Amino acid sequence: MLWGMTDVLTVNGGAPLVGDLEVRGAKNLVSKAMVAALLAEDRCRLRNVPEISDVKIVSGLLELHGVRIDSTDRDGELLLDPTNVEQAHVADIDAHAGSSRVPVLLCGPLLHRLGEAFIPDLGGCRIGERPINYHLDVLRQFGADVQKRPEGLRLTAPGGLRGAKVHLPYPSVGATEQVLLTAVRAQGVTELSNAAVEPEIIDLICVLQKMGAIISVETDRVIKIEGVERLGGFDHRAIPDRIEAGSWACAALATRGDVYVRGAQQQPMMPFLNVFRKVGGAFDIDDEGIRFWHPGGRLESLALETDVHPGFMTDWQQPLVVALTQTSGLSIVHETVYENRLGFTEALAEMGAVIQLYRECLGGSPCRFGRANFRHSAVISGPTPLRGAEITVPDLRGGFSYLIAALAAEGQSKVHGIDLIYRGYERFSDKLDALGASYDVG
Ligand SMILES: CC(=O)N[C@H]1[C@@H](OP(=O)(O)OP(=O)(O)OC[C@H]2O[C@@H](n3ccc(=O)[nH]c3=O)[C@H](O)[C@@H]2O)O[C@H](CO)[C@@H](O)[C@@H]1O
Ligand SMILES: C=C(OP(=O)(O)O)C(=O)O
Repeated sequence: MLWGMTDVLTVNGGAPLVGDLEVRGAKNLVSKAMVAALLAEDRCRLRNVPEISDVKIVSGLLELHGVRIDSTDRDGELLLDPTNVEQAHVADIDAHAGSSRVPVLLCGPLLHRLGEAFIPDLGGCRIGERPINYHLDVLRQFGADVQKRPEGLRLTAPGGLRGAKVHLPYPSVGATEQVLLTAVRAQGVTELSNAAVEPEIIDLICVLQKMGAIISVETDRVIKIEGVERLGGFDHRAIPDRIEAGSWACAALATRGDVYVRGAQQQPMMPFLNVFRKVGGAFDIDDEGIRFWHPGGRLESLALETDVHPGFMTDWQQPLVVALTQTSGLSIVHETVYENRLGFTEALAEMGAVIQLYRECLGGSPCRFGRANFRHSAVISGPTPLRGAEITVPDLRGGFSYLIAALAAEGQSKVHGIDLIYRGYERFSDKLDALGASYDVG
């Protein structure tokens, strides 16, 4: 494994990726399930936990609050003991927040357990403004008091937290999780409307139910939570990472390869599989995973827009765009979740891709960004051969997309900043080895 050893890969592209790999637990569930442990009064066991840097960041934050964490090699097991949760020093919280957005989700659990919480500077991918206004609004509705301090935001709940009728202006994943993690121990009933219902959220609800929570997911994005007085521990196997699985599928397609992704599951990937099939990719699903391959011949362009679940998720968009450079004709991608998630295409253009960005909502329905001057639609003209280049990783998924482009390109590429990719792709260099990729460190 390369993590921490170097930040540059020299990739010799132009050969198909062929072989098997395994994806483990989803980054977007594992970090939240770890936060849920803060609510528990007994020990918790999370399995299928991947070795990614986001897990290290959240572990560091939880340890600051007195949660004892051990890991074993058995099934990626993480043992969390929250029986002695304590107040942490604000400066230390800031130092541990790192590149993740998860710290904002500690608010509800810490308010319940300690009566006080701080929100440090948040990290996460720079793919848009990413405000936390929904989070603060819902916390206030539960009874939290939010004060601006020189060191950040301080939250208290002088009268305790009470269930509320909450409506989200947009089905935000993080704000939905904020409501869940706060409402489960709040006094009374919470009714959340316009909730996000991503598979990782449903898996978090499963974790909370194991702990003793009472949560019902109703039709039309409504979630009802009856607060309880005490939550116990949990033993849970994390849902597999459908974003990582989709990323390797795109790598197989763009390199004309054949990759078996052990752990990939059909149900959470249905929107991806439909698109993969429409562009001409082949896949075969069995009980253990999904095989993705380029069946030969030409790939078809398509019009697509990203959306909240059950739509085509935004995190698949960047790897897919690289594969779309190899389809015949004009593809349109309308990014409706983040206003600035197409900037990574500039480097692809340097590698020979023909991609034009537009401010208009192209190829789909008008979205929140239509009148706001963001270049959030792309037209990709293909197929275009890609050539090696020197490129720098802009964000997590953009970084993996650059790796795909470098592997698909003729010649050599130097990819800088690969450490960012370890936020969400476990042991990716080992996986590249297993697929026969040619690259050097440095
Ligand atoms: C760690 C994690 O799980 N990250 C995922 C999570 O991010 P995250 O939870 O941050 O994403 P959200 O669903 O909250 O964000 C969606 C949109 O809502 C906006 N918004 C959000 C909160 C808020 O208070 N105000 C506001 O305006 C955001 O700027 C964005 O435009 O869901 C995204 C959408 O599926 C994924 O791309 C990320 O991989
Ligand atoms: C945007 C992402 O994650 P985060 O919310 O952690 O920045 C991602 O996983 O692509």
